[in-house]
Amino acid sequence: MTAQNTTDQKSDNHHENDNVLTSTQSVIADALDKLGYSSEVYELLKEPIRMLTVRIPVKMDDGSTKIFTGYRAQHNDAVGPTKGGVRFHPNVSETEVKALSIWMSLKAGIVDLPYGGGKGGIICDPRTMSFRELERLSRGYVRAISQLVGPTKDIPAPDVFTNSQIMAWMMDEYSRIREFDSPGFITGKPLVLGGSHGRETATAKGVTICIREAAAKRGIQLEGARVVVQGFGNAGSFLAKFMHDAGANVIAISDAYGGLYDPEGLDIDYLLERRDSFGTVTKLFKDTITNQELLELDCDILVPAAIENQITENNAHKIKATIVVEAANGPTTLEATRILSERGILLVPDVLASAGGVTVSYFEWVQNNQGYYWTEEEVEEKLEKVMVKSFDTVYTTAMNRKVNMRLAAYMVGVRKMAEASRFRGWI
Ligand SMILES: NC(=O)C1=CN([C@@H]2O[C@H](COP(=O)(O)OP(=O)(O)OC[C@H]3O[C@@H](n4cnc5c(N)ncnc54)[C@H](O)[C@@H]3O)[C@@H](O)[C@H]2O)C=CC1
Ligand SMILES: O=C(O)CCC(=O)C(=O)O
Repeated sequence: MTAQNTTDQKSDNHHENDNVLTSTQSVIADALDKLGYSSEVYELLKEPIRMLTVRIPVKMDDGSTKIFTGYRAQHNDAVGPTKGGVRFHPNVSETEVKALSIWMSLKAGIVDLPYGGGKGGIICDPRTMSFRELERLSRGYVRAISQLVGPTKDIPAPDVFTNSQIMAWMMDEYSRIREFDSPGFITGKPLVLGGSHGRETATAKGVTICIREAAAKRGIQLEGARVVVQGFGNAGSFLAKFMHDAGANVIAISDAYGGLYDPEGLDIDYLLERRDSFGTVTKLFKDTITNQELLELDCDILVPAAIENQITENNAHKIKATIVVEAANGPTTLEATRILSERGILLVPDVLASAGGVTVSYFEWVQNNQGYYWTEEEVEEKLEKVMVKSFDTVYTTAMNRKVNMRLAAYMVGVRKMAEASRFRGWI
């Protein structure tokens, strides 16, 4: 790739990331307006209250030292400590992390957790790094942000290209710095280190519940429904499995390198066995389709479960699904949301559909705080109740206020932090 191409690609990414922040800000403004809040509330909530940029030196296996850039955004802590995942990805940017932290606040509001939103990220490509380099990077990040985070301040968790092993290293580093064992510093840990049953599958479980509820509203039977899933990592792969187990026909899945399509249905168990820890599986096959082709396939239910800005004004007219359920954060732009809505496609937004992950992260933190652990059945039962109630609240708001589900979800999600900020006398 030429230097010019690299620059173009970077500026495209920045442009898209600007979009995720500005479009989120515009929906927040609409939601606050509909709820009758003043412009001061918007001024407070449009950006994170705290944003930390860190430079992390890491000794690489070849003896060189590489300096990585990382971020931690804390959107609003009026309700309680901030909470949200850490992303390791080449396209991470300050703007993206800010938008992701705002979405975390909205999720916490929708599922009614005692948190505000936070999010972190490091610009890196973990797929090209060794196990030991990743450990050094994870520990370096915690050292760099340790003053700002902690079990009662800001609680990280997994996101794109981070997992329970990375959470374990981060927790260990934090325990060393603070000189006490603090499992509640981070969630998404391995079970033996205070993780919760059901956290690994929680995001997909939450999405599954939203699909079930949305399908019922549209009179779609899950048995035999044609499902397309973009992304085969934590969110996408378990979702494909749960849909398959529910009798749906998962006709296509994808990862960063392409998609697999079979109108008769894919062998999801086989694909689950073969995917790597970064959710890559399509490299094993010759006959693949592109991610763009996958999104436009004829299907009943489409689940973007990878990254931002996948359904845009360029392809929204070509989406053939009846229901789109966003497992990923920010996969549909604002203009595309409008187009899908006008076309009568039911879109269940990210801040509702993907909130199962942070819900079980909250359960993990509660279990760490009380030192008493729940069974998988207990966790699933609690998650089911939270997701069904949240879906119903957002859907009813959308119907009563005659708005699309994204705006309805923002109206539900923003209220708690606005009220908490008001009671504290901040606005
Ligand atoms: N892990 C969690 O608990 C939660 C994740 N999410 C969101 O779900 C989405 C996926 O996250 P995870 O499954 O955790 O990540 P992951 O790292 O486990 O998997 C990411 C998947 O996306 C694919 N991917 C990456 N870049 C892509 C591209 N340019 N085009 C197509 N596919 C691409 C990867 O190949 C992989 O299959 C993200 O938007 C994340 O923020 C949301 C809530 C919670
Ligand atoms: O589990 C958590 O605390 C955060 C999950 C997350 O980052 C997300 O919902 O985007």
